Amino acid sequence: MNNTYYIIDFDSTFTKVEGLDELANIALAGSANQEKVVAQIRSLTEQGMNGEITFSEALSRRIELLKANRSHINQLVDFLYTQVSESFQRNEKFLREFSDHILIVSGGFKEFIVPIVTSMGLKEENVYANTFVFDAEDNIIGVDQDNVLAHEKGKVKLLSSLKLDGDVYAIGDGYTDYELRASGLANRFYAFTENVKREKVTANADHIVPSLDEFLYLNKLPRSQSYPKSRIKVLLLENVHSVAIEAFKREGFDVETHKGAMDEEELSEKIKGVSILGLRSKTNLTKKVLENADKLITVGAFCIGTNQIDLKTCTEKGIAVFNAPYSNTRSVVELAIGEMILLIRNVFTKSNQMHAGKWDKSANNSFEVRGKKLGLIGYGHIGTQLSVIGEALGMEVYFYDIVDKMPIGNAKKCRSLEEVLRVSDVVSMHIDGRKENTNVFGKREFEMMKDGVIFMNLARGHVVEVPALVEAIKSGKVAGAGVDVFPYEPKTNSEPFENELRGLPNVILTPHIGGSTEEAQEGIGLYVPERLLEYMNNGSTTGSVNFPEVQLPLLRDSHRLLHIHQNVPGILAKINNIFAKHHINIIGQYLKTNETIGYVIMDISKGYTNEFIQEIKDIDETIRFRMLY
Ligand SMILES: NC(=O)c1ccc[n+]([C@@H]2O[C@H](COP(=O)([O-])OP(=O)(O)OC[C@H]3O[C@@H](n4cnc5c(N)ncnc54)[C@H](O)[C@@H]3O)[C@@H](O)[C@H]2O)c1
Ligand SMILES: O=C(O)[C@H](O)COP(=O)(O)O
Repeated sequence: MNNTYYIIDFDSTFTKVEGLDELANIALAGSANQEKVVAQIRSLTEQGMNGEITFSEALSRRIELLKANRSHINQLVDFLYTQVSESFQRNEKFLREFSDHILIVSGGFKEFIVPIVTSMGLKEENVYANTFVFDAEDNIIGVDQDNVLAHEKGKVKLLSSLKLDGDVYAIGDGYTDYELRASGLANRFYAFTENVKREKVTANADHIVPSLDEFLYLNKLPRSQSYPKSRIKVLLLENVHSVAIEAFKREGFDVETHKGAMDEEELSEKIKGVSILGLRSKTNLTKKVLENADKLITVGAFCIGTNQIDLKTCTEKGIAVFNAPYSNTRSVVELAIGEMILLIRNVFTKSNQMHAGKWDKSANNSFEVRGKKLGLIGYGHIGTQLSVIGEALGMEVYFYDIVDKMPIGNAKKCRSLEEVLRVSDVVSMHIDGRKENTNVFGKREFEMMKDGVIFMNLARGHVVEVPALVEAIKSGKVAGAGVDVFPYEPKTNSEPFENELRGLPNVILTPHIGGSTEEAQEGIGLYVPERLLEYMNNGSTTGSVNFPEVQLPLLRDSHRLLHIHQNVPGILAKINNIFAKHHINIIGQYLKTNETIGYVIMDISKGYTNEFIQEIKDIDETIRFRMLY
């Protein structure tokens, strides 16, 4: 144990919130002026924290406004248990191990600080904070004025009286924490910004620490993260759901979000230094972008399709890619069903006429879907779901897939595309967007279809030749079309939409919203970060679209080495020879390969040298090496 003392602030550092603000919230709950008073209290807290008014003034004015009693404090304590800062929760082991040298020094109150910090292993005698004064009815009526912490420069006076023998490092979010450094009593001041960031405080800090992990890393102290996540950059594009952003923030990553997609040039710059990238269908992750991806470890497609990602280059560079293979399936299917019914009934045309003031009540060219033949091109997740619901509506389902697929229900498997096209009243595209599928649907395919067919493309824009579709609509071959995807789609909502399909009758155009429902986006926002975090934290590649899949056991009391290498013979032997040479005992070893790469994972006990690690990294065929503990 070193002879350093760690002085830690409580409000907005140990916990995410300010105790007194929350106490006011509890005490004033339901009262008419709750919002106003809580806002006044918050403002006083801020002014005190920023050093704009004296600490003692901020404190006494807040107590006056509070109107709280002992039972409110009990409620506050229950609440604060749930509000311990994430990085403190993660590092309880450090708190317990160093409890003799950790002092909580706070302008807050022992009544709510002690239960929280002692529950995480700290010592009650090491808590220096104010205490309330109560009246006979247990109402808070003031602050113990004999306590130096109730007064101006209280923390400085307190620390000076402690006469600590050793180095002193102060960690906190407020100006009064910085004053410990300014007074010369603390050797270093670490501005803690996990919960709040105050310009006046960070400007004076020796270090800005976005989490306790960062502090522990800088000082080589025991910690839960081998490398602080606050140093790992996450870039999330295309407005991914807030639950995804939260998932990364909760883990302590440095998260940047961007509403729209980025073009190649912009992303080539932005990608530098990014370790985790999240995108949707409009961001092309090209070879050129990947050449600049100096730190990229993993990519999450917050959608189904991954054709926008150069998977080959990702694999060669050891970047694991994940997607959300079924979170928006149902949403696409519901849109397809809805459009199919509207188109076959000619509702869209009729509605447009009505908007133009024309009343045309007739049954001409309006049909039921019941008894009609639904032709599905591509019988994957979406195709099969549509097959089930189509049948439930009384349709006969025919499908064609390049892979042999089991028909669901009474659906009929066709041996060729032509077979489906010749019989179907409604043709719906559900193939994926791989390069080879570019323009698979053109003039020839439309000619094979029945006259007056309904055609839908909710898959990818480039799989259908748009001019051929336009011609088929104009000639009457296609009586109605639903198109959600286009060869070129605007990158943001402010870019205009240009396409030859605009203005054609009985054509429903939608801005690639097949998967854009609240349910789907939330589902994707939960699913994809789980995969990415599992890979980052544990090495598991379950659900990866380009990596060999391995589901690894949780890491317990061992260090995990992740070695990604070119898939050529003899690599495992090379690795094992290095282990033998250094007498390293392997606790667990897992190897999976695909045609490009091998992924070997080794769990070892903690005693090893840097030379051993270097030799593993130096194996010629190594693409990427990571270590987790
Ligand atoms: N409009 C939207 O918002 C939206 C939402 C989700 C998915 N999509 C698109 O829909 C596609 C399909 O989604 P899914 O979840 O069903 O994918 P999936 O991978 O489960 O199914 C695709 C199926 O198409 C088959 N296929 C590929 N090329 C073919 C071809 N040329 N001819 C016949 N069959 C072919 C595959 O073998 C596979 O069975 C996605 O790849 C994506 O591009 C669009
Ligand atoms: O591949 C998909 O899931 C869809 O095309 C949806 O893409 P989006 O997330 O860009 O809407």
